[in-house]
This record gives sequence, C-alpha cells and structure tokens, in this order.
Amino acid sequence: MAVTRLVLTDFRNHADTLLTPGAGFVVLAGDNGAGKTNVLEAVSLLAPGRGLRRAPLGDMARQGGTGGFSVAATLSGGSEIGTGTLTTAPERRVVRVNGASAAATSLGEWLTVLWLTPAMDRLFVEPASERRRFIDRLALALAPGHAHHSARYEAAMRERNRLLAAEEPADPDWLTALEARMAEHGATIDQARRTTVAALAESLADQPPGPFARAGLALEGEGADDLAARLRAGRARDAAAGRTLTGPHRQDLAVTHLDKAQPAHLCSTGEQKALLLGIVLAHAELVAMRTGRAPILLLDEVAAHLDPSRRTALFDRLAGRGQVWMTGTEPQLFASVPKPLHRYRVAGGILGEV
Ligand SMILES: Nc1ncnc2c1ncn2[C@@H]1O[C@H](COP(=O)(O)OP(=O)(O)OP(=O)(O)O)[C@@H](O)[C@H]1O
Repeated sequence: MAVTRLVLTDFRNHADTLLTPGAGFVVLAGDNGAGKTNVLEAVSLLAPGRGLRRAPLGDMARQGGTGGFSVAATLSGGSEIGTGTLTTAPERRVVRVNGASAAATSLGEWLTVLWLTPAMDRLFVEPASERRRFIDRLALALAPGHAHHSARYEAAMRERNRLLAAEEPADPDWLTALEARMAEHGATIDQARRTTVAALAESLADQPPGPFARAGLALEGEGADDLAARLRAGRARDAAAGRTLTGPHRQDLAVTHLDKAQPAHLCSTGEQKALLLGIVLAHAELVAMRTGRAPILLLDEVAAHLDPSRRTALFDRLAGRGQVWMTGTEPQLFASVPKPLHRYRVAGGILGEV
C-alpha cells in the first residue's frame, strides 16, 4: 500500500503542493519550519483520527488561504481518498472515498498509517490516555472496526456522564441502554487491544537482541467483563466523580525494556526512543504479515537521532516494507537509504523533487 499522488491545498504552509511518490522510501529534507512535518501530518489524516498532531481543523487551514483545506491522495490500487474542510464550514471534516462521502472512521479499511514523531518521545511518562491512543492506533491496523467501536463507546459514555450530572434524576432505562452499549463496544475494544498486545509482545520477545530495543508489553487495568453490571453499580460513584471510573477507557499499556528488565518510564530518553521504534517496526511487520498490507510509516526526525550504524540498520530493516516517509534537516542523513527512493527538498511549503 502506497500513496502515489498527494495534493495539498491550503494545508498548513502548503498553498498548492503536489507529490507523486511510490512504494519504498519517501525522503523529505529541508530546513526547520520548511513544511516537512506538515506533509506527514497530511498523510496521517488519510487514516481515522485527528492526525499526528491531533490539532484542531482550524489550525490546519493555511493562514491567508481560503479558510478551508484539502488533502487528496491516490493510492497504489487506484483508489482516491480525500479529506479536508470547506470554506463555508471550517470546523467540519469532510471525507471522500472514490468520489463518495464517507465516515472518517471508515478510512481504516483503506489505509493503515503509523507514525513516530518527536512529540511521542514522552509517551512513557505521559498520562495513560496517550498510551491508550497509541495502542488503539496499533489495534486499528489489525482490526479496522476498532475506530468505530471506540467512537460509539465514547459517545455512549459521554451521554451517560451527561445524564448522571443532570439536576433531575436520570431515566434508569436510558442509563441501562447506554451501559449496555458501552459493554458491547467495550468488549470489542478490549478484545482488539488484548489481541494486538499479545501478538506484538510475542513477536518482540522472539526478536534477537539487535540495534533496536526490545519491549515487553502488557495491557493493564480492568477489561470489559461484567461491564454493564459494574457501570450500573457505580452510578452514584460516577455521578459524584463527574466521570466514569470503570471500563476499558481506563486501561494502560505497560512497557518494559526487556534486555534491561526496566520499566520504560525509568529508561533514558534515547532508550525510550529506541523502545518506541522497536515497537513500531515490529508492529509494521506484524500487520504486513497478518493482513498482507504493509502500513504506511511516517518517521518524523527519526534518522537524526540514530548513530550511522543504527541508521543503516533501520533503513535495511524497512527496505521492501511498503511505503516509509522520513524527514530530516540534512539530506546526507539519508545517504544510505536503498531504492526505491523518492527524494524531495522542502522549502517554504514548496516541494522540489531531487
Ligand atoms: N495553518 C497554517 N498556515 C500557514 N503556515 C502554517 C500553519 N500551520 C503551521 N504553519 C507553519 O508551518 C511551518 C512548520 O512546518 P513543519 O512543522 O512542517 O516544519 P518542519 O519542516 O517539519 O520543521 P522542523 O524541522 O523544525 O520540524 C511553520 O513555519 C509554521 O508556522
């Protein structure tokens, strides 16, 4: 799976940018602030969710532009995916697949996109919600319906929280119906996360020690067993707390540095980066093996943080594995990237092929 044509219109600092890459490596080099990460963000919007920055839509429309933006892609199979906002409704995301409007959650059926960005360096020391988001993206690659179930679960939970917070007593039948919906979607979410973590943990444990750190993974926290009953029993407590205190939305991903037998949050920044890279690489391989469709990988400023031998090991490991987008300020960081290779120079939101 690869993006073979990408058109950015009024997206961030790209007024009108066209790229025609293909399978293999896509390297974007340019100065700080040139617009490299913006291109990766655009690609990340071709998958369900809010993209790699999780930015509000209004921030993505180019300042000084029309007020709306568009990201349009052609995929290697010929399908066309587009997303953006209209000038008349800049806060509403529009998604089109092959000319017809579609739900953003359905994008997972077309494309799997995974990324590593400098902002993720803090993943292991951030609140659990960030790690849930991370594991959900990994799960989505193996279970495309995951985004839909997460959206339905969250919607039911928000409605339940609203009812419990209201002045007048909540309708118990309506609460029961919402809790049943949470239990149903929660069980699917829990199952997808567990399956993903188990498969990934197994493949990481099997890898020989090498230049990328091996991570041990475990899903922590309550699953969805008896969730409807737990929610029912917890109504008064949740009303007092103003939020729902039980369910898979409270789970966490525990990560350990296997070779050091140390929890990830105690590892050095470099070790944490290496752990994340190891997880993402193993996951990309797992997804390719299970689905026959290699995910598109977006590696923002990853190469700059590796020493030359690790950098070459990374390129070698990624070779022949679908489409891998990489950014860096210095073109020479990518000197040992094997072909097929599509290189672009980014300057002020304009891309030139090199
Ligand atoms: N909505 C917008 N309209 C116009 N420009 C924007 C918008 N949002 C961000 N920018 C600009 O885009 C530029 C940042 O681009 P980007 O993050 O892609 O840089 P980069 O090439 O990845 O740089 P670095 O190497 O520093 O990470 C900044 O100059 C920022 O001001």
